[in-house]
Amino acid sequence: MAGSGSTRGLYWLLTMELVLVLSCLIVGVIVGAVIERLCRQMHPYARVRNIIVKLAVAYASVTFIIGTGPSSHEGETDEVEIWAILSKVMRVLTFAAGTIVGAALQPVGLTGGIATGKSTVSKLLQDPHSNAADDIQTKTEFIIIDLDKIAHDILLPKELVQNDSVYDRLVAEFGDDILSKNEGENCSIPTIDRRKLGDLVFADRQKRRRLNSITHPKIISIMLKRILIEGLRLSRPKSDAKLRVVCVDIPLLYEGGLKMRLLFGNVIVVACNPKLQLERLRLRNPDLTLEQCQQRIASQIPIEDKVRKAHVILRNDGSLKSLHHQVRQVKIQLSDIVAGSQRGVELYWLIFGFAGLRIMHSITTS
Ligand SMILES: CC(C)(COP(=O)(O)OP(=O)(O)OC[C@H]1O[C@@H](n2cnc3c(N)ncnc32)[C@H](O)[C@@H]1O)[C@@H](O)C(=O)NCCC(=O)NCCS
Ligand SMILES: Nc1ncnc2c1ncn2[C@@H]1O[C@H](COP(=O)(O)OP(=O)(O)OP(=O)(O)O)[C@@H](O)[C@H]1O
Repeated sequence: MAGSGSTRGLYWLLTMELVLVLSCLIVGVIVGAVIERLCRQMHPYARVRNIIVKLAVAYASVTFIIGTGPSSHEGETDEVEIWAILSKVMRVLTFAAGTIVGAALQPVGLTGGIATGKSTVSKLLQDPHSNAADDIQTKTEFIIIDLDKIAHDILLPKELVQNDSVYDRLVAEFGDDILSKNEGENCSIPTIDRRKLGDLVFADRQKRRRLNSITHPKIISIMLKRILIEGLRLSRPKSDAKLRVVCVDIPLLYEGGLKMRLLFGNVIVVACNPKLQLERLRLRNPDLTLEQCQQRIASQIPIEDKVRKAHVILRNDGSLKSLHHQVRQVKIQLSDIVAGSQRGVELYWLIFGFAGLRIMHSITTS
């Protein structure tokens, strides 16, 4: 009986420890994201202020983490003391890892109306030749995550994209009418014809809602994974760039509600006047009728409402040259924002530093 009591006690202790460690991870993600966001919103190059804020947060977090949970007391066995130290180290490590993840979750949103010029801006952002001859800017790499591309990929059958596919659910929802007559290029199953699906959903709000409810959760989870991979620089061999700005080309950012607005600390809206928008859409998609073009524009929040909520506005009413010039200015602005925060001392290194000192201190004084 005594044995089962002590085993139960051990399980209880381990469960509590696991809960504490997980809580540290979650709180770390939130703290990392909030502090990074705060530092980015300070004036560019506010390095000293960034360092002070990060020092204060790191010190307060370490003091709090070290002060909670099991601790050793005078006269306790060596095992209990080691357990208490290990437990503190684990909590500090998961908290610091959380802050790294939170700090990496800082994408810039690129949005606008249909055919206002988001893809054109994406290309200019990525193109190093469109950089001004400015020291910091030329050392900044702009990574674009294109949600239209992700939306197209998930329509493919699961034979091609495995778990990411929503093919079966869409065929079950909308029937075989959305399939192409020809079989897919790389697979023997007929693919979803985006033209047919588009005609169906842009003409009917309920059907569009059903399409969104199937596709959007998948698109968002792929987007979050990609933001983390790019933010943590896990994606490709290191480039020469010192700074990295991860931009998400996300047409429906404001339609996505509060959670999307919380995720994107900086939002660029590409806008043009509605007449030009319709003209460009008709020119780019000559296969669509005037009515279909109008339906597609009407399916989104009006562009001027998006402009009112934007942090940065790109007015694409003029020539491509004028757009190019504006994008250059935006690149400098974004590089400055990221430089002001990323060049400050990193929060997680401070956490490791403080934690090491505090743990050493508690070992030497016990
Ligand atoms: C309806 C589909 C099949 C039409 O494909 P098509 O190749 O004709 O258009 P494409 O995907 O290139 O989209 C063009 C533009 O339409 C607009 N748009 C696309 N889907 C939607 C939607 N559900 N609601 C409002 N606007 C939309 C966006 O501005 C987009 O940039 C496709 O857009 C789709 O699967 N949409 C649902 C997923 C989605 O919301 N995608 C937008 C990015 S999150
Ligand atoms: N300043 C400009 N002058 C002339 N044509 C332009 C200009 N900007 C964009 N275009 C053209 O307008 C069309 C729409 O642009 P683009 O594809 O970049 O829009 P988008 O916002 O990405 O569209 P979607 O919402 O459908 O993804 C394209 O054919 C593009 O070449």
